[in-house]
Amino acid sequence: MIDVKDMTKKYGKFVATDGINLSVGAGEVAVLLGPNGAGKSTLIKSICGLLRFDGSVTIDSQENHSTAAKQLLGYVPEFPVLYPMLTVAEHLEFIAKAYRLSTWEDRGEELLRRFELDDKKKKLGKELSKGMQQKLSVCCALLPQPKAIIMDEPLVGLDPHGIRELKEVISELRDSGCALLVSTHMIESMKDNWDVTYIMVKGRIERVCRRGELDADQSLEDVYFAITEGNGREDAR
Ligand SMILES: Nc1ncnc2c1ncn2[C@@H]1O[C@H](COP(=O)(O)OP(=O)(O)OP(=O)(O)O)[C@@H](O)[C@H]1O
Repeated sequence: MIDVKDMTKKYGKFVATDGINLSVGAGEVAVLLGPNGAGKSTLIKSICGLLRFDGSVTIDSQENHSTAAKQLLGYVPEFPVLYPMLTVAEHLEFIAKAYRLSTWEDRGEELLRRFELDDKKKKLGKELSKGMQQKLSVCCALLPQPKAIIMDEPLVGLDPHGIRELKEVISELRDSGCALLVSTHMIESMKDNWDVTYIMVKGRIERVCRRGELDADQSLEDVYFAITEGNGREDAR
């Protein structure tokens, strides 16, 4: 569903992503890990069509800059981008109009309820707390029922209810056949919810790890630290 081939993104002479290959299938959760500055957000913004790059990205075989691809893709950015003078309810209405959704009200209501924003419908974007902004950003991304969703650090700033709800939503989306790519530093919080993990270091994918490849007593954290710091109990592969 999400296919990245040989993606290189340079900022001037600095190579931020270097020949990245990555794919996320329908009904799969891919986790993207890596230290600060590894290139995760650059990769994500490139996939979402926000940056120019060398290589190719397709969403369900559609070139990522095409309208068809954009209709299929939901994006939760690292920092919520809201309209300060639109209310919570108006944000959903705006998304519904942009995506030409015909029936969305019940779904919108349900999303707001799940993320405890149903009593904040009249609050303006600029009046929301950081966590509320993050929750609304998630609701906006999910409203069009995208086939592929990319989330950049979606758990940051969420309260425990929001974290639990988002983890459940991720699991439900996977069960419904959605492809999800989730970047996070909170490895523990994704431990029940991943199929494949890409570990990025200095612009390259240093390790692709499928859940079934881990030993019974081995955690994703072990693999992460082995790759990023050369310790933990991961055999050199
Ligand atoms: N607009 C930009 N211009 C120049 N360099 C940039 C720009 N954006 C990012 N970089 C550089 O590219 C590298 C990758 O940054 P990126 O934000 O993709 O990392 P990240 O893995 O998402 O980091 P973090 O975990 O801290 O969010 C860093 O060295 C960063 O300084």
